[in-house]
Amino acid sequence: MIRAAILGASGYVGGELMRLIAGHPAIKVGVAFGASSAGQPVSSVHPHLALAYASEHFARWDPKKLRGCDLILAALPHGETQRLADQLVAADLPIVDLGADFRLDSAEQFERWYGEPHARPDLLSTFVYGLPEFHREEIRGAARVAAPGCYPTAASLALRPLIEAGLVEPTGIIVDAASGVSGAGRGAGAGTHFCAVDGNFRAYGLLGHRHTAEMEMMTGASILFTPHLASLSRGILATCYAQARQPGDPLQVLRDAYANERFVHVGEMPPETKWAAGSNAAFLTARYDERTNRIISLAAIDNLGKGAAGQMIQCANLMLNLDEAAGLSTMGIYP
Ligand SMILES: NC(=O)C1=CN([C@@H]2O[C@H](COP(=O)(O)OP(=O)(O)OC[C@H]3O[C@@H](n4cnc5c(N)ncnc54)[C@H](OP(=O)(O)O)[C@@H]3O)[C@@H](O)[C@H]2O)C=CC1
Ligand SMILES: CC(=O)N[C@@H](CCC(=O)OP(=O)(O)O)C(=O)O
Repeated sequence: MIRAAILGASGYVGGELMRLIAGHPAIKVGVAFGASSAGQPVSSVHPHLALAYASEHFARWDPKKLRGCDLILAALPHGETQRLADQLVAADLPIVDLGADFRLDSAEQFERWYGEPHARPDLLSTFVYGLPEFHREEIRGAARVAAPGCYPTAASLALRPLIEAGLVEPTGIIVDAASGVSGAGRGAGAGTHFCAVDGNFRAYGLLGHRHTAEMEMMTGASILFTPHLASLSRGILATCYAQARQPGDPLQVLRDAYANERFVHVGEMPPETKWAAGSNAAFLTARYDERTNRIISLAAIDNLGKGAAGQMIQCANLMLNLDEAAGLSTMGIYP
């Protein structure tokens, strides 16, 4: 078995990683690092994992504990992977990082969108962007992968084939996307407290959400992105609008683009977040509106699945030459 070291194991993504790994045929948890949770039983933070991890505890960070591990899965707050970079590089293990530290292709872009200088610009080019549907071959041979954020995964899957096919204008594309509250992590704040979310729906991050940069990097288009917070635990629904450039059926373009993809389903029905809940699946549809000459393209994913832990496992499977779908489900939990 491949032994994975999980950094940020006590977070929401870390918990989902541990859940997926418990059902993975070739990977097991070698060490599960926490920060404030170090020393606590896994089951005290993730009670739903109590049967799978009956006696495991979160470990305090110590690079020596990486010895005997074969893979690093990092789900840390932004900036933390940069901070640990020397120790992680010294460990010389394949790594999938879900933080934003190594996703963008330049230190300038990172500073512009994250408001701080990049601590390790020298390492940026050593990471491959981990969206397997577009970068499968680079990921297969990679030692370091930076997995995308949840909103960019949904928007890129919905838009990129349409842009590549020349069907839509690559300027002024609008992405409206709503996320479940787990997208904000485990630590509830004033904006993610039950009272702020229950029976509520709101936009945030107007004009400046950092995921705009990743979407633009992935599509080559200019994008106006507005995220919304929905009263859901899990799920992202991205609704994307673009000016049509030439005649063509966007649904057929998506169908052709993803015909061989095991985690992307393109269908007639407008996708729903619940279809993807708990899985690594993405559900897409698209239409051309003759009246406005616009194309609408939608994607639904689980932000913790294809938007985070599922995607990390999919990337790790590719890096380790395992079956790409090992340990991953294509089916949501419904109703
Ligand atoms: N939630 C989501 O849907 C998605 C999240 N991401 C990204 O994944 C990462 C993790 O997200 P998520 O699980 O939601 O976050 P959480 O806030 O739920 O978890 C954060 C984790 O990081 C640990 N941690 C906090 N501070 C430090 C530190 N200074 N050094 C080391 N470890 C630390 C926490 O440990 P402890 O609790 O023990 O203190 C916890 O295990 C973030 O970068 C996030 O932006 C990306 C895509 C989707
Ligand atoms: C609902 C919610 O708050 N979502 C987060 C995005 C999810 C995420 O953590 O993505 P990154 O890894 O790129 O930060 C946000 O808007 O900041």
